[in-house]
Amino acid sequence: PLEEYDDCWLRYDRIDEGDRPASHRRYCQHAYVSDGAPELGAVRDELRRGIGGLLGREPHLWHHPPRTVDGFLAIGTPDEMAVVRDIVAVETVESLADGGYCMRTGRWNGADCLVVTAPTDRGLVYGTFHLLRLLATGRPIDDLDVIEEPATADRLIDHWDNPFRKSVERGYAGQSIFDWELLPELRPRYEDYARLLASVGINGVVVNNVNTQLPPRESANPAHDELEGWRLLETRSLEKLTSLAGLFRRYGIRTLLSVNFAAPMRIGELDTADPLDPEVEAWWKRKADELYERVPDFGGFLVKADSEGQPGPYEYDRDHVDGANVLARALEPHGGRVWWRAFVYGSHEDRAVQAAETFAPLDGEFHDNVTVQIKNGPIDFQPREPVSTLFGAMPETNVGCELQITQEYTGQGVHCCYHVPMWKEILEFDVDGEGTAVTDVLGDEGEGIAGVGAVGDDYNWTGHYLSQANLYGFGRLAWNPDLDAETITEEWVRLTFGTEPAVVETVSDILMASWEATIKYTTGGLGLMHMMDNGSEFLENHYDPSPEEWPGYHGATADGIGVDRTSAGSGYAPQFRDPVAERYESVDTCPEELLLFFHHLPWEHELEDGTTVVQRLYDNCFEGVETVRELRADWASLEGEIDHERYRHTMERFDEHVEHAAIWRDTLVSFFYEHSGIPDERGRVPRA
Ligand SMILES: CO[C@H]1[C@H](O)[C@@H](O)[C@H](O)O[C@@H]1C(=O)O
Repeated sequence: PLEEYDDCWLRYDRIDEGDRPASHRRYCQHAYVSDGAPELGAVRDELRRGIGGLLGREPHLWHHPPRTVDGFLAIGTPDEMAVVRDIVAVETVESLADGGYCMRTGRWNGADCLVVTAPTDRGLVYGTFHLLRLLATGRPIDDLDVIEEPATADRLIDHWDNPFRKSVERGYAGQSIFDWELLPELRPRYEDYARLLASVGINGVVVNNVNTQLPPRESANPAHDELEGWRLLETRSLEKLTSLAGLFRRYGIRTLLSVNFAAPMRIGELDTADPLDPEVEAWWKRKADELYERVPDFGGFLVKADSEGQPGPYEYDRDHVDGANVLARALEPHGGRVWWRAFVYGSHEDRAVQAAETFAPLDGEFHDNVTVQIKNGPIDFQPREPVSTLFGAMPETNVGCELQITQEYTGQGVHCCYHVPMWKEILEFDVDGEGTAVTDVLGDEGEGIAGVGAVGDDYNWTGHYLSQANLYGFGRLAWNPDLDAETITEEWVRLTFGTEPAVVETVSDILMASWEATIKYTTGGLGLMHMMDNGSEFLENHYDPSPEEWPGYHGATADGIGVDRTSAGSGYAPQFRDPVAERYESVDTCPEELLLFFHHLPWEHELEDGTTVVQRLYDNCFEGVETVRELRADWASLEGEIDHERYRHTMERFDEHVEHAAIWRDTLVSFFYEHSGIPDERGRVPRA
């Protein structure tokens, strides 16, 4: 049976004639679109779907500029279309970065013409989605003069999907959308997924989990199915990959693979994967040649090596440079890139300091087609973390920022938690105190932002309808980190729930308040983190509270709480450059929201406003749950304003959210009380 699923923000619901600018019909009922490249087929299809839906009549598609109409769209590159060259200067277009595009209105042969042009076909896809976004949000298009370029070269989605197993590590929305048994046969859902990604400027997708084999710890547990991601490099899997890559190509998206560092042994039957062994080098070269023969625009490899049990160069006393560079040399002739993850820990008492201690000394030694992929923070996608010191420590290396779209630590698709404000805080962080933002560090060729994906084959793709906003927001921010969170939020709400002002305002406010609330009831705020359950089922953990499990992360003792990460402690603060390091080093200048990440303080240490540390932790936990109650009430006020299915589904999630947030609050405040022995000034703790 045909699979059914939600349209997310590409709904193109009809807008009544009276509710939209006249310019929409004047410009968009006729469209002259160049053809040839696969991307242009996608452009035509999207115009039919979008304009057909919004205006109630598909555009008349022309192969020549129409001469008997009042207005028309012209979509193509300057070299293909005279009308484009007449309205936009060729140099303007050719100076744009890959993916960039220009939209401009003008007159042509007595008619109104809206040109969408770009130096590459990929840009035409993005320009078309931008135009449809304007139509769908009811914006006028008569005086358009837009030039858009992506701020980062690579904007990737990393799937933690396990091929053949169909499970998704840290996925909370059903099984993987990718059916590797069925491939090369394509499911319609793949195309709609590619449309969603392209509509927010995503230009790369890693289709499989970085855990390409089960870590030894889990493989010992018979309950765990072996992970088979490593098999995707096998020749028999390449036909499947070729088919998927062909589909994504239509939307300007390059396909990448997570690879197993021991592939030369697992697939190649070599008896070593030593990166300095010439046979291993030759094997990777042959494998790359074979891949590019089938997928000429293959993006490259993502590698998790010597991390959480995945194989790597350490086994041969080699370092990350040796490991990454052998793959890089194999991909280089084909224009491929290695995304080498810096998520390596386990040999330092304080996990936070390890990444910089391991990778900073290797700065400048990686080949140009290697990008060191760095998680935003030093721990692991916690609701709030300081930014990783690595962003300021590898000036001679291409770096990428890894963010988590899926809500592993922020409520796993049951809680409403909008990550965009978190990502803004990370991307705007000043790494050297001289105004160099994280985004500035990511600006060159071969650099970019990767988001750990959140989609699954649930009807709504993301488990929680409001979690769709995280995928949308990730793409928009990766494209333009200067966009403010409010603009992205309102855009998404208008596209997803319509332009009714009360709906736009209420849903936007709910999203924008959710992250701070999550920080408060899952951590108490003040920079504490990582107090989640790790004990239960491998893929279900990290949902419930379990602070006792992590003394090294919160440092709770009878006299106080927090971890000394100053130069007197584990030394994370001095990994930053001054004046950033100095700011974190001192209790007086360390930002309150990260105080207990850098300092171990007495429970009765007085904060700036005179409140003690323990009282602030109690207050935050209670405030967090109170906020969630208000968000639920706000959602309830939308009954009848939003279609019943999404209203009901989200309401049920809010019921669960309030309940579970209270469990977090009660567990944490009891934990703080047990350690401090100090009751809440408002009589709420100890709990009756
Ligand atoms: C893919 O493994 C994940 C693991 O599920 C997760 O708990 C943690 O976030 O980090 C790992 C990583 O980022 O590699």
